[in-house]
Amino acid sequence: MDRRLLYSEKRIADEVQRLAKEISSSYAGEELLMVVVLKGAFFFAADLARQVQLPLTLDFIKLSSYSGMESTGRVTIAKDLETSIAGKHVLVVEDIIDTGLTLAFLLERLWEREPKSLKVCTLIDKQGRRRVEVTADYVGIACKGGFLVGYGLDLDEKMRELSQIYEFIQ
Ligand SMILES: O=P(O)(O)OC[C@H]1O[C@H](OP(=O)(O)OP(=O)(O)O)[C@H](O)[C@@H]1O
Ligand code: HPA
Ligand SMILES: [Mg+2]
Repeated sequence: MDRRLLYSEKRIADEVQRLAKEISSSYAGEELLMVVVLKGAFFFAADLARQVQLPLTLDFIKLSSYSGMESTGRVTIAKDLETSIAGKHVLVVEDIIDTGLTLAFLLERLWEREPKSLKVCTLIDKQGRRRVEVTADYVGIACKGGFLVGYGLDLDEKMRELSQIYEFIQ
């Protein structure tokens, strides 16, 4: 078991800053509700929210589907949102889109709740691994593959606390 550094603290901070600027200018003059997908996105969302120059509200949904390095294909809601999203500008904040199964599941459920708009921001996009077609509106880093850990990303709940992102090597 080993790991290889992929994205440094500096690279992550630069991407967060760029995304915050893009989001701030796209929604200028509006209020934004950030829907943070727990647990993975919590570090990213905390850093992003503090740099977005907009009036924000934050809510959290806890979804999970991974066992080890594989998606089980079954997404479960362990904790739902506490606020209504109807009529609001909603931005889903994800740490990673991989097979796309989590995001597809989430977007389907959120559209039913009739937001004014619904967009997605992800720090990492593993575009080549999709099992369903979903796209993010704001992407930090496009990544080819490998299993990533750190900055919220876990392997069986471990290594989320690392401040940089690594490829996990078995
Ligand atoms: O595109 P996918 O293949 O669905 O993978 C992406 C999802 O998988 C991870 O969540 P996980 O189920 O591991 O829960 P966690 O956030 O609590 O780690 C990650 O945080 C994304 O939400
Ligand atoms: O590469 C990954 N690392 C951690 N969690 C994940 N969930 C989907 N892909 C990944
Ligand atoms: Mg996980």
